[in-house]
Amino acid sequence: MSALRLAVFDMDGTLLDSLPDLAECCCEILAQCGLPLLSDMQVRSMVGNGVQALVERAFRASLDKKAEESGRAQVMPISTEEAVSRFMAAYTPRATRLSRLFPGTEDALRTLRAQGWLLAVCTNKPEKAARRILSDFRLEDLFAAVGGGDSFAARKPDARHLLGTIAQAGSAPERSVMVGDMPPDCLAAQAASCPFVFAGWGYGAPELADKAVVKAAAMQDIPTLLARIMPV
Ligand SMILES: O=C(O)COP(=O)(O)O
Ligand SMILES: [Mg+2]
Repeated sequence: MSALRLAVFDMDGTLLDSLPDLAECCCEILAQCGLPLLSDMQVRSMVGNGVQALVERAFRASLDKKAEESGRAQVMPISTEEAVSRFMAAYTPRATRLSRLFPGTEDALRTLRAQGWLLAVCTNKPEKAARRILSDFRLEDLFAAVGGGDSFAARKPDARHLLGTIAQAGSAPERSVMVGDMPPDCLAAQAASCPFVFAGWGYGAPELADKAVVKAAAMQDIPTLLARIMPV
């Protein structure tokens, strides 16, 4: 018998509109260092490659802003390691304070389960933070696997992250579909030979739709689209 169909979801920008909490925590760390703050819109395109990339991009943008204002070159005031650790200390306990599931998410997930799909999360966010978020929204029981950015030897765009998540969920790549909003999601799906569905409501550039088997306009459309891509 072939494996059950598996719908794998990215988290930030796909299941969860996490930008307000991510941006607030970035600003908190920048403020501690006396650096200019960034708007949610500036932080938006920095999300998707994991915490370290987010923190590095936020500091780079803020340091550039200060250099422009002061006319003097600026250097990183703390180590990247320290910045990441401060970010996680601020973010983990309050990751769902302002963040919300995108409209229709819970219904779409329950519909997929009722139609026999297994569900998994494959996020570059640390696994502990991802699990805490799912539990805060009472969604954890719906997922057969949660693959975080620190769960495997590599993370998206590396296929091993997605393949490890699929194996943990008890499915197979040829029975799996990846839904995500950013290039690392698309690249991991391609490398794992899984169809990629572009979450058009997320933080990614619209052109990413060209690399997807389909662009979904809203979470409500996901059950129908996935059934079309992978009939029973
Ligand atoms: O970049 C992150 O930390 C998480 O992003 P993702 O959930 O979109 O993979
Ligand atoms: Mg994302």
